[in-house]
Amino acid sequence: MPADLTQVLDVAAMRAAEAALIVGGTPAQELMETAGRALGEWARRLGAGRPVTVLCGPGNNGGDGYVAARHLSEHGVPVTVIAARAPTTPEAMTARALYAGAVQEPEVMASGGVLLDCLFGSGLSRPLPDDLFALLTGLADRHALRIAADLPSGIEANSGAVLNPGLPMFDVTVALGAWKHAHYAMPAAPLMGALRLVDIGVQAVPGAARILAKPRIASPAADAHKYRRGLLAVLAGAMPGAALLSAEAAQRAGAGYVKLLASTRPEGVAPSLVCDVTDLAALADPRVAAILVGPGLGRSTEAVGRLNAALVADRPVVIDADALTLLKPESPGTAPRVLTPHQGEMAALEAAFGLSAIGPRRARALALAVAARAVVLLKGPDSLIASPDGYVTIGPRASTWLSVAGSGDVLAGMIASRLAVHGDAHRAAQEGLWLHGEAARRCGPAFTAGDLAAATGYALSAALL
Ligand SMILES: NC(=O)C1=CN([C@@H]2O[C@H](COP(=O)(O)OP(=O)(O)OC[C@H]3O[C@@H](n4cnc5c(N)ncnc54)[C@H](O)[C@@H]3O)[C@@H](O)[C@H]2O)[C@@H](O)CC1
Ligand SMILES: Nc1ncnc2c1ncn2[C@@H]1O[C@H](COP(=O)(O)OP(=O)(O)O)[C@@H](O)[C@H]1O
Ligand SMILES: [K+]
Repeated sequence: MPADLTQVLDVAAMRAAEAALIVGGTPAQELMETAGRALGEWARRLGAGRPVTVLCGPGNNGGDGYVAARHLSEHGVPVTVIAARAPTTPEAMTARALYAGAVQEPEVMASGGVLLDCLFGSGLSRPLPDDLFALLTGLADRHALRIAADLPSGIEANSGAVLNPGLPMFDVTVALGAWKHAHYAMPAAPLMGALRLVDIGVQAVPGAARILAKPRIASPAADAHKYRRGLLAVLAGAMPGAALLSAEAAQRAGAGYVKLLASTRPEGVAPSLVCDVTDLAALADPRVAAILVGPGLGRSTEAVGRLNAALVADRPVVIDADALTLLKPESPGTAPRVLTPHQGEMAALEAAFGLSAIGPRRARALALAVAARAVVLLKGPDSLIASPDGYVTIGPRASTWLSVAGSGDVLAGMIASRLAVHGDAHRAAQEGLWLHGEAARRCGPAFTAGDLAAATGYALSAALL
């Protein structure tokens, strides 16, 4: 069976997957051999002839380092191996014994081209002791290129916690076998540099989280008309600018018809955007395929009424921004829902739904998804999507320029547009998150939310079948 390179595993699942490979006939030593050789090859290629210092710890991460060192030596690359601690696992001991070159004591301060950090990987359970922290940071300062084996040492694999403040930044992190949550979670993710993944044959783990893949979006069918492509109702509220931004993005994300619902026509409505001043009465139109409520809604009693009207209409709905602070367990409606909270809105929702707010973000998002019977897109630098049936999708690192006012309104518009096209909440959240990241990439630095909305069509074109 081909390996699964899209899953994101926690340490227990990784160990179980490795155990399954061993039971299936691949000895642990062979797994280490595959991982270590690939690691050595990355160091050789990225080093481009420069010498490599391999810093080895006591566990299997250190074992990978000895294998990498052997591979490098065999290819004529000058290698210095430093054993920070003696190997303790059988495989690491064997790997060290097979390395024919000298192994230096930890006080040796090598310097030069490439540092390969094989001190600790997924087995790190507590902060680095002072001597190892000083060794790692000292070596990092003395090397031009830093590569982490599996994870930078000092990172907790499941949570992405940085266990030692002041860890060095890495240029490349070579994940071994499968992605771990720390590769994508804050605060660890920005320390990793570019991410690469080595295949050691790890098979798909049922129920594992997955990295967001590029969606495959179809052009309108030959017999398409605007209603068949999806009518999206965007509810305007106290501050209509936000809803206008959402509507602009929605118009470019695939829906055939985007209507702004308001009691009076706000200023600044583009000629291409229909503004229905019958307002909430327009929700009775059976052709409304999806609803977006929240951007610029306000938090007044009237806002609660508008949210409830949107929910009573019982169409697939995106609930964003202010509406998230008004949603309650007893709120009406049974249609598919997408909630798009940032950290603050998440806390408000957890309080409203009586949830504990403890644990990693993916667990918190899953708990809310189940309690609110909704797909939850938890936003931030490490956005992720959880659905009530237990699926988690991890967003890849996105442009930090997305941290601009109105960016969330654009995302909500993109998701709502996709929801109007096909009605599948999890898929719409995935497509919207991908389009948001791709539009940002195309916008480059220092864009406005308006630029982002305007780039939606270009992002969509990249995902067309
Ligand atoms: N198990 C397998 O089949 C494979 C494992 N691989 C490698 O194995 C790594 C995981 O190996 P391990 O589970 O041995 O874990 P690590 O090599 O990350 O280190 C764990 C060891 O360090 C000790 N330790 C943990 N925190 C410490 C601290 N703060 N200070 C001092 N000692 C500390 C532990 O007691 C244990 O002895 C992966 O990251 C990957 O690099 C790869 O070779 C692929 C195959
Ligand atoms: N540092 C960052 N890196 C990547 N994406 C970010 C970062 N900060 C925020 N974002 C993204 O930008 C959007 C901000 O949305 P939100 O917080 O609702 O802002 P607003 O209310 O101003 O629209 C979210 O999609 C979030 O994931
Ligand atoms: K490491």
